[in-house]
Amino acid sequence: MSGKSKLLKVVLLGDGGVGKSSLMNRFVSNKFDAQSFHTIGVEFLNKDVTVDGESFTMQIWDTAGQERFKSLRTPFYRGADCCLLTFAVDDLQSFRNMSMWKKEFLYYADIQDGNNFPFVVLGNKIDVENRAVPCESAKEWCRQNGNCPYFETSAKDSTNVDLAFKAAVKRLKELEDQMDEKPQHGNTVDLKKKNKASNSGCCN
Ligand SMILES: Nc1nc2c(ncn2[C@@H]2O[C@H](COP(=O)(O)OP(=O)(O)OP(=O)(O)O)[C@@H](O)[C@H]2O)c(=O)[nH]1
Repeated sequence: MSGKSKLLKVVLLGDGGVGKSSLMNRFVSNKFDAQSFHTIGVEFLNKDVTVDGESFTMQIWDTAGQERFKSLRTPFYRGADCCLLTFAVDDLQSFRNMSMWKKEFLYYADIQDGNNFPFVVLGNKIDVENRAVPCESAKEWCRQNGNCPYFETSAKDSTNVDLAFKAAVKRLKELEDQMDEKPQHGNTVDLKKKNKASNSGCCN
Protein backbone atom coordinates (compact mmCIF):
# COMPACT_ATOMS: atom_id res chain seq x y z
CA MET A 1 0.00 0.00 0.00
CA SER A 2 1.29 3.50 -0.82
CA GLY A 3 2.20 6.05 1.84
CA LYS A 4 -0.99 7.95 1.10
CA SER A 5 -3.25 6.04 3.47
CA LYS A 6 -4.92 7.94 6.27
CA LEU A 7 -3.96 6.91 9.81
CA LEU A 8 -6.94 6.14 12.07
CA LYS A 9 -6.66 5.50 15.79
CA VAL A 10 -9.14 2.81 16.80
CA VAL A 11 -9.65 1.94 20.47
CA LEU A 12 -10.97 -1.47 21.59
CA LEU A 13 -12.79 -1.38 24.93
CA GLY A 14 -14.71 -3.81 27.10
CA ASP A 15 -14.50 -6.04 30.15
CA GLY A 16 -11.50 -8.26 30.75
CA GLY A 17 -11.84 -11.58 28.92
CA VAL A 18 -14.47 -10.60 26.32
CA GLY A 19 -11.94 -11.18 23.54
CA LYS A 20 -10.49 -7.79 22.58
CA SER A 21 -6.92 -9.06 22.05
CA SER A 22 -8.28 -12.09 20.21
CA LEU A 23 -10.35 -9.89 17.88
CA MET A 24 -7.35 -7.66 17.14
CA ASN A 25 -5.11 -10.66 16.45
CA ARG A 26 -7.73 -12.29 14.25
CA PHE A 27 -8.20 -9.08 12.27
CA VAL A 28 -4.51 -8.16 11.93
CA SER A 29 -2.79 -11.57 11.73
CA ASN A 30 -5.67 -14.00 11.14
CA LYS A 31 -4.63 -15.97 14.24
CA PHE A 32 -6.47 -17.19 17.35
CA ASP A 33 -4.97 -18.30 20.67
CA ALA A 34 -7.28 -20.28 22.98
CA GLN A 35 -4.88 -19.47 25.86
CA SER A 36 -4.75 -15.70 25.33
CA PHE A 37 -3.48 -13.88 28.46
CA HIS A 38 -4.99 -10.75 29.98
CA THR A 39 -3.54 -7.53 28.54
CA ILE A 40 -1.59 -5.30 30.91
CA GLY A 41 -2.01 -1.64 29.99
CA VAL A 42 -2.30 -1.13 26.25
CA GLU A 43 -0.92 -2.71 23.08
CA PHE A 44 -1.38 -1.66 19.48
CA LEU A 45 -1.06 -3.13 16.00
CA ASN A 46 -1.45 -1.55 12.55
CA LYS A 47 -3.50 -2.90 9.70
CA ASP A 48 -3.87 -1.43 6.21
CA VAL A 49 -7.39 -1.56 4.82
CA THR A 50 -9.29 -0.24 1.83
CA VAL A 51 -12.82 0.96 2.49
CA ASP A 52 -14.97 2.24 -0.40
CA GLY A 53 -11.82 2.64 -2.51
CA GLU A 54 -9.97 4.71 0.10
CA SER A 55 -6.82 3.54 1.89
CA PHE A 56 -6.50 3.67 5.64
CA THR A 57 -4.01 2.43 8.21
CA MET A 58 -6.00 1.35 11.22
CA GLN A 59 -3.92 1.70 14.34
CA ILE A 60 -5.77 -0.60 16.73
CA TRP A 61 -5.27 0.05 20.44
CA ASP A 62 -6.11 -2.98 22.54
CA THR A 63 -6.71 -1.95 26.14
CA ALA A 64 -6.70 -3.96 29.37
CA GLY A 65 -10.29 -4.55 30.47
CA GLN A 66 -9.55 -5.49 34.05
CA GLU A 67 -10.48 -2.75 36.54
CA ARG A 68 -7.03 -2.73 38.15
CA PHE A 69 -5.49 -1.47 34.87
CA LYS A 70 -7.80 1.53 34.51
CA SER A 71 -5.08 4.13 35.12
CA LEU A 72 -2.84 2.45 32.54
CA ARG A 73 -5.41 2.46 29.73
CA THR A 74 -7.28 5.77 30.05
CA PRO A 75 -4.40 8.05 28.89
CA PHE A 76 -4.57 6.31 25.51
CA TYR A 77 -8.16 7.31 24.71
CA ARG A 78 -7.29 10.83 23.54
CA GLY A 79 -7.16 11.38 19.80
CA ALA A 80 -9.20 8.26 19.00
CA ASP A 81 -11.03 8.35 15.66
CA CYS A 82 -13.37 5.46 16.47
CA CYS A 83 -14.11 3.10 19.33
CA LEU A 84 -15.12 -0.56 19.28
CA LEU A 85 -17.18 -1.33 22.39
CA THR A 86 -16.99 -5.06 23.04
CA PHE A 87 -18.88 -7.52 25.21
CA ALA A 88 -19.15 -11.32 25.13
CA VAL A 89 -22.58 -12.78 24.32
CA ASP A 90 -22.13 -15.42 27.06
CA ASP A 91 -21.34 -12.81 29.73
CA LEU A 92 -24.32 -10.69 30.77
CA GLN A 93 -22.25 -8.50 33.08
CA SER A 94 -19.93 -7.53 30.23
CA PHE A 95 -23.02 -6.32 28.34
CA ARG A 96 -24.35 -4.42 31.37
CA ASN A 97 -20.98 -2.67 31.64
CA MET A 98 -21.16 -1.21 28.14
CA SER A 99 -22.60 2.11 29.31
CA MET A 100 -19.81 2.39 31.84
CA TRP A 101 -17.22 1.78 29.10
CA LYS A 102 -18.78 4.38 26.84
CA LYS A 103 -18.86 6.91 29.67
CA GLU A 104 -15.24 6.23 30.65
CA PHE A 105 -14.13 6.60 27.05
CA LEU A 106 -15.97 9.89 26.44
CA TYR A 107 -14.65 11.36 29.67
CA TYR A 108 -10.98 10.52 29.17
CA ALA A 109 -11.04 11.17 25.40
CA ASP A 110 -12.65 14.53 26.23
CA ILE A 111 -15.51 14.10 23.74
CA GLN A 112 -18.68 16.10 24.41
CA ASP A 113 -21.12 14.77 21.80
CA GLY A 114 -21.08 10.99 22.31
CA ASN A 115 -23.96 10.35 19.91
CA ASN A 116 -21.99 11.75 16.98
CA PHE A 117 -18.79 9.83 17.74
CA PRO A 118 -18.21 6.62 15.70
CA PHE A 119 -18.83 3.80 18.16
CA VAL A 120 -19.34 0.26 16.85
CA VAL A 121 -20.60 -2.46 19.19
CA LEU A 122 -19.29 -6.03 19.01
CA GLY A 123 -21.04 -8.97 20.70
CA ASN A 124 -18.15 -11.46 20.64
CA LYS A 125 -17.94 -15.26 21.21
CA ILE A 126 -20.98 -15.92 19.03
CA ASP A 127 -19.63 -19.46 18.55
CA VAL A 128 -20.45 -20.44 22.17
CA GLU A 129 -23.60 -22.34 23.09
CA ASN A 130 -24.46 -20.74 26.43
CA ARG A 131 -25.56 -17.37 25.15
CA ALA A 132 -26.72 -14.91 27.88
CA VAL A 133 -27.34 -11.68 25.93
CA PRO A 134 -30.20 -11.71 23.36
CA CYS A 135 -29.39 -10.09 20.04
CA GLU A 136 -32.42 -7.80 20.44
CA SER A 137 -31.10 -6.42 23.76
CA ALA A 138 -27.83 -5.47 22.10
CA LYS A 139 -29.63 -3.84 19.17
CA GLU A 140 -31.83 -1.90 21.59
CA TRP A 141 -28.75 -0.62 23.44
CA CYS A 142 -27.34 0.54 20.10
CA ARG A 143 -30.59 2.30 19.16
CA GLN A 144 -30.47 4.18 22.44
CA ASN A 145 -26.82 5.06 21.97
CA GLY A 146 -26.67 7.07 18.77
CA ASN A 147 -27.83 4.25 16.49
CA CYS A 148 -24.37 2.74 16.41
CA PRO A 149 -23.84 -0.37 14.26
CA TYR A 150 -23.90 -3.79 15.98
CA PHE A 151 -22.00 -6.92 14.94
CA GLU A 152 -22.00 -10.40 16.40
CA THR A 153 -18.47 -11.73 16.06
CA SER A 154 -16.28 -14.70 16.82
CA ALA A 155 -12.55 -14.20 17.05
CA LYS A 156 -12.35 -17.99 17.29
CA ASP A 157 -13.93 -18.82 13.94
CA SER A 158 -13.54 -15.36 12.28
CA THR A 159 -17.27 -14.58 12.00
CA ASN A 160 -17.82 -10.91 11.07
CA VAL A 161 -14.43 -9.78 12.40
CA ASP A 162 -13.27 -8.08 9.20
CA LEU A 163 -16.72 -6.60 8.68
CA ALA A 164 -16.89 -5.15 12.19
CA PHE A 165 -13.48 -3.44 12.08
CA LYS A 166 -14.14 -2.00 8.63
CA ALA A 167 -17.57 -0.83 9.82
CA ALA A 168 -15.77 1.48 12.23
CA VAL A 169 -14.12 3.23 9.28
CA LYS A 170 -17.43 3.40 7.41
CA ARG A 171 -19.18 4.80 10.46
CA LEU A 172 -16.51 7.48 10.82
CA LYS A 173 -16.90 8.46 7.18
CA GLU A 174 -20.70 8.54 7.45
CA LEU A 175 -20.65 10.78 10.50
CA GLU A 176 -18.06 13.06 8.88
CA ASP A 177 -20.26 13.34 5.77
CA GLN A 178 -23.27 14.17 7.92
CA MET A 179 -21.31 16.88 9.71
CA ASP A 180 -20.21 18.32 6.35
CA GLU A 181 -23.84 18.47 5.21
CA LYS A 182 -25.01 20.10 8.43
CA PRO A 183 -26.56 23.51 7.75
CA GLN A 184 -24.71 26.48 9.23
CA HIS A 185 -27.71 27.71 11.24
CA GLY A 186 -30.12 24.93 11.74
CA ASN A 187 -30.77 21.46 12.90
CA THR A 188 -28.09 18.85 13.37
CA VAL A 189 -27.84 15.79 11.14
CA ASP A 190 -30.13 14.45 8.44
CA LEU A 191 -32.17 11.86 10.33
CA LYS A 192 -32.92 9.72 7.28
CA LYS A 193 -29.20 9.27 6.71
CA LYS A 194 -28.59 8.65 10.37
CA ASN A 195 -31.10 5.81 10.50
CA LYS A 196 -29.68 4.27 7.35
CA ALA A 197 -26.28 4.15 9.02
CA SER A 198 -27.71 2.42 12.05
CA ASN A 199 -28.93 -0.55 10.06
CA SER A 200 -25.61 -1.38 8.51
CA GLY A 201 -24.37 -3.85 11.06
CA CYS A 202 -27.17 -5.77 12.67
CA CYS A 203 -27.32 -9.48 13.26
CA ASN A 204 -30.24 -11.36 11.68
N1 LIG B 1 -15.10 -19.33 22.24
C1 LIG B 1 -14.48 -18.17 22.06
N2 LIG B 1 -13.48 -17.79 22.88
C2 LIG B 1 -12.89 -16.60 22.65
C3 LIG B 1 -13.27 -15.74 21.60
N3 LIG B 1 -12.50 -14.62 21.66
C4 LIG B 1 -11.68 -14.78 22.69
N4 LIG B 1 -11.89 -15.97 23.31
C5 LIG B 1 -11.19 -16.51 24.49
O1 LIG B 1 -11.54 -15.69 25.60
C6 LIG B 1 -10.42 -15.54 26.46
C7 LIG B 1 -10.10 -14.06 26.66
O2 LIG B 1 -9.70 -13.50 25.42
P1 LIG B 1 -8.82 -12.18 25.31
O3 LIG B 1 -8.71 -11.85 23.86
O4 LIG B 1 -7.55 -12.32 26.07
O5 LIG B 1 -9.76 -11.14 26.09
P2 LIG B 1 -9.51 -9.58 26.36
O6 LIG B 1 -10.82 -8.91 26.21
O7 LIG B 1 -8.40 -9.07 25.52
O8 LIG B 1 -9.09 -9.58 27.91
P3 LIG B 1 -8.25 -8.44 28.73
O9 LIG B 1 -6.90 -8.37 28.09
O10 LIG B 1 -8.20 -8.94 30.14
O11 LIG B 1 -9.00 -7.16 28.64
C8 LIG B 1 -9.26 -16.35 25.82
O12 LIG B 1 -9.21 -17.62 26.40
C9 LIG B 1 -9.66 -16.42 24.36
O13 LIG B 1 -9.13 -17.56 23.71
C10 LIG B 1 -14.32 -16.17 20.72
O14 LIG B 1 -14.74 -15.50 19.78
N5 LIG B 1 -14.89 -17.39 21.01
